[in-house]
Amino acid sequence: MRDEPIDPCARIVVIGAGQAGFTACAKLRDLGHQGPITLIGEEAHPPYQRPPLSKGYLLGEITEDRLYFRPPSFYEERSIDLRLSSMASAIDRDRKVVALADGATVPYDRLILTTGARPRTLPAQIGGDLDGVFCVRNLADINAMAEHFRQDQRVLIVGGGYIGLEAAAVSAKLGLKVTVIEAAPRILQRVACPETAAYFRDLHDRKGVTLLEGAALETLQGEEGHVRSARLADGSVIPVDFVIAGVGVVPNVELAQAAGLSIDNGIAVDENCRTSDPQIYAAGDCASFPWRSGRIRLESVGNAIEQAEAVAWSLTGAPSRYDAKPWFWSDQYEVKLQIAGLSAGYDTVTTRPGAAGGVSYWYYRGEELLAVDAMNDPRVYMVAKRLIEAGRSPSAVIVGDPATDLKALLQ
Ligand SMILES: NC(=O)c1ccc[n+]([C@@H]2O[C@H](COP(=O)([O-])OP(=O)(O)OC[C@H]3O[C@@H](n4cnc5c(N)ncnc54)[C@H](O)[C@@H]3O)[C@@H](O)[C@H]2O)c1
Repeated sequence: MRDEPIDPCARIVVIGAGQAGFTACAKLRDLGHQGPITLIGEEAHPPYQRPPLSKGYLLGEITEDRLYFRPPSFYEERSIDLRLSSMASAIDRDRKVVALADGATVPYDRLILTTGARPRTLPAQIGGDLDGVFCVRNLADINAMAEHFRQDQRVLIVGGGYIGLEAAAVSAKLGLKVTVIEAAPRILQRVACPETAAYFRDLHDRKGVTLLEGAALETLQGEEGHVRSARLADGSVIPVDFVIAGVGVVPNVELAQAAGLSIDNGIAVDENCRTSDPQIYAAGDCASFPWRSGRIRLESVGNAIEQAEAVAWSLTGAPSRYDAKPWFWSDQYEVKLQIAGLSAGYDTVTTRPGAAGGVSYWYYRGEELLAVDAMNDPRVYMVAKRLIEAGRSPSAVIVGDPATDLKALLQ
């Protein structure tokens, strides 16, 4: 299915200046769109990469300006009207106008929603609003917690997903005393198999992190408004200097919802990334799209880039069907985890030992290869990604045999 190309002079407004918003604007110009493009972002910084925030930036290895996708001059050169510190407060679909919180309005011919997601917070009733309780999402979050990253400070990390584990790795590397609590029976339960969880449990254990699974946080207790300890459901009390919550994210759908667009675990879009209003598109963490027989919302850089590019192609009239090819990564200590595909619905996992200490776990549903987690094994990741994208499923026996030349399976 193809969209009709829009008038090359049409006014395009993009709400949300994260990875997806930036990519959509840059790609539209690359594809020759000549009309005005306005990018509205609530933060004061030009659009920047988030993955290094909880790694290189927190470690002090990269400065803020190195996080920017492009320097501020890029937007001027490309005639992208970048409105920073600017909040969209409403969408008037009849008049095709976006209202900003400062009272200004921005008219559009096509609107792109790249509003992203926000961290779930710990409830105030259990002390989530105490000073010294942080989350990991934007530059301000990291800047606020940076002063606590000193040798021997005691950090409690709530949540054993990738955010929590990456924060634990940086904290341990900087010499903090780290405890991770995960409410579910094991870490990474939502996103990975027990084998991958065991791999990272061992890794963190060797680095001196205390990892408590099946550990429910009852309350955070403070003194003079600053968090001092955490009480768990089993009655144990952990003294802390600060807390990082990595307990998932929620999509920012409120603007779309108030404008009457369809919402279904995110802003619902079709295979061309159009919302229920054909003049409005959505991409990235905020958007749920058709996937197999249902619908899915992906929280990843890869999805943000590829979906935003699909929107730009759609708007300029090129083939535009968004065909998601999920991929993810996580860096913890000296381990690079690369993930191809989506493991949801798997029933078996096959282990493939790799060279130089690498290993990969292959997820199958019946005979169908769904996903692969590759630790320090980039070659296996590349082959697995191509196999999955091509819809090919070599047998578990073949991939589990370290003597199998995986590349030959691509022919
Ligand atoms: N490298 C990557 O690909 C990468 C890195 C970071 C984040 N992300 C993505 O960003 C999003 C947010 O990451 P995340 O790790 O916050 O989310 P997540 O949902 O993947 O993990 C949150 C974890 O917190 C646990 N949890 C929830 N409430 C808790 C509580 N009260 N006490 C203890 N544990 C609790 C959950 O059981 C879950 O394991 C995810 O989609 C994640 O996959 C990806």
